[in-house]
Amino acid sequence: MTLRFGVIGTGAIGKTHIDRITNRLSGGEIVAVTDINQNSAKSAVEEYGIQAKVYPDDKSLIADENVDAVIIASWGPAHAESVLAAIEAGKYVFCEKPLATTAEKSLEIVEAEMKFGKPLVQVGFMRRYDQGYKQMKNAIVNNEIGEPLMIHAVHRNQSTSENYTTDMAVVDTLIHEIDVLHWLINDDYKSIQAIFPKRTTKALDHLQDPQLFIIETQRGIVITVEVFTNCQFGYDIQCEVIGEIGTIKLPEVPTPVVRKNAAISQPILQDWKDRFIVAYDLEIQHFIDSIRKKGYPEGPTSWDGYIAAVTSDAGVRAQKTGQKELIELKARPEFYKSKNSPIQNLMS
Ligand SMILES: NC(=O)C1=CN([C@@H]2O[C@H](COP(=O)(O)OP(=O)(O)OC[C@H]3O[C@@H](n4cnc5c(N)ncnc54)[C@H](O)[C@@H]3O)[C@@H](O)[C@H]2O)C=CC1
Ligand SMILES: O=C1[C@@H](O)[C@H](O)[C@@H](O)[C@H](O)[C@H]1O
Repeated sequence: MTLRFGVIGTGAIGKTHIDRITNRLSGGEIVAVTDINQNSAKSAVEEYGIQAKVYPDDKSLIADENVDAVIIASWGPAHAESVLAAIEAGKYVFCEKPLATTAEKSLEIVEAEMKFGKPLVQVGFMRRYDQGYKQMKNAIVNNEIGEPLMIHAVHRNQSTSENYTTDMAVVDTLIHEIDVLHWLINDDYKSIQAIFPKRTTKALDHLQDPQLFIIETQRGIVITVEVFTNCQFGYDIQCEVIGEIGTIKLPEVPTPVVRKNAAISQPILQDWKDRFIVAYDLEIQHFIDSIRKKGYPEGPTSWDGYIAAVTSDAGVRAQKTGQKELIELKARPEFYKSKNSPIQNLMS
């Protein structure tokens, strides 16, 4: 069976998902779209030449009996209500990060999904599908660098729009490291602290940029993450794990080495669309394939969305207090302890 998708939010990433499902992946088809900006939804249909119905809102799209699964790619604060409506209608959900902008709302989603009785939701934490992070995880699992002691990570964007606010450095940007780093070292977080260094003059006045986060895990691993969203020069994602007997670093994306004008240079990618293109393709293909083969999505779960939201709530508190804020998770329900956990699947 072909999985019939409705897309909620046809902005930047919504369009890339329409493109990949229509032109590159197998087993999926876009049959419906909506956006609060109706012109955006209509132009997506035209741009990709798809036979998709344009709906006025998320609820009417979810109610369409031809829609098997929804992709939620609207603004973060709108995600939770669309996810809850889709679960209530028994539709599969691929929700872009964040699952919800607060821990409370993510928990509501977790509870709704458990009440429904089977997993329906996958969260768009695509870094778990990136070849570099997977190689790092394999090396750590195989004890190649010994017990991890520290991680240094960097998340740089070239620039942000005027809508990007200081808290989004956590809720929108750091959230990728929040998800991928605990997955990488198989540990839970204990605390988070935010440090505001000297501000760049290249960001708008309302924004604190850059920011530095120090996260401690339950096993005592200390993680530093630099979030610098107006770094000017490109999209730059770095990660190095320091172990007892060695270190392992996220590989750079291969780009051509140019020799010219008495210099050797290598381009740096400019945005997330190119940097993680393969990972986005793999995560959505995995969503489609697991639903078609097993009847539920196997990728990052609502519980992973909850872990990220608890941590990002603490991160936003830490931005305000300047103190170390505790990260306290509820016990993982049996429902999310399946042997088919995302970690197992991505390791195979
Ligand atoms: N996994 C990743 O690396 C990335 C994830 N994202 C996430 O995807 C989401 C969308 O981001 P972008 O596409 O960059 O933003 P965008 O601003 O380009 O697009 C968002 C679209 O959603 C629409 N929208 C907002 N509220 C809506 C609602 N209630 N119902 C229907 N449509 C609504 C807007 O009109 C806009 O067209 C965000 O949650 C963001 O964090 C974005 C970029 C990369
Ligand atoms: O998810 C993304 C954006 O929403 C976010 O704003 C950027 O900071 C991230 O690098 C990108 O991957």
